[in-house]
Amino acid sequence: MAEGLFPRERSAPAPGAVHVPGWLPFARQRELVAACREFGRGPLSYEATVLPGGGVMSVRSLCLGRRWEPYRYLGKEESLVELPGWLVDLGRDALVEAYGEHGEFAPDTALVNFYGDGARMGMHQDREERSPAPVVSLSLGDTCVFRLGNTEDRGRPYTDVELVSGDLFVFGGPSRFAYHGVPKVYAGTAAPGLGLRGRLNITLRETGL
Ligand SMILES: O=C(O)CCC(=O)C(=O)O
Ligand SMILES: [Fe+2]
Repeated sequence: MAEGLFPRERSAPAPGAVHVPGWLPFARQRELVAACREFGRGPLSYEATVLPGGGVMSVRSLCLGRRWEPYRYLGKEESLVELPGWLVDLGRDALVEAYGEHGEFAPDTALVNFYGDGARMGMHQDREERSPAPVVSLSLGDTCVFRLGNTEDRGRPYTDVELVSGDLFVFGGPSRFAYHGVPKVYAGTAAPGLGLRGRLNITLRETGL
């Protein structure tokens, strides 16, 4: 298929996983980029997470609402910034788009990841949450390869999906605890008018804690 000639189709790469290309209009993407920039001006900042083994993640992240550190959520009282209501609403709209209903989705945390030059994310499960609610993922900026794996281990079978700015990806149901990661970001692919160099990803989650 000639890339870019045909519209990218909505797909369900695994049971419970839905990819909606171009879900966010460009103006909304710009607003989200601006909001993510504001989130990082304090009291939060985008920081590389240090893993218990001493490794440092190449992605820089911040948490709105409940804060996550490897591998647990901190208490409610340690949240530095409230998860904005408009982001909760956007998460619900995302689930209505993906599944036809939001099922009373009540996210209490958003992890915002910034992928600068060379950043990527290894295969992992999002498993510190105690709620079975789906994870809603929004992508902004550079295109990446998102790898959706199986629930057993980091290896095959997996499906690679290109996530472009404005794409929605939801993983719930049987895919909720699937391993996933971002092996590649295509530097410099963000639209010039977006106001972002690099890639931002927002995941909304319900911790159930
Ligand atoms: O950047 C992405 O698309 C995925 C991020 C992710 O898996 C996470 O934050 O747990
Ligand atoms: Fe994840």
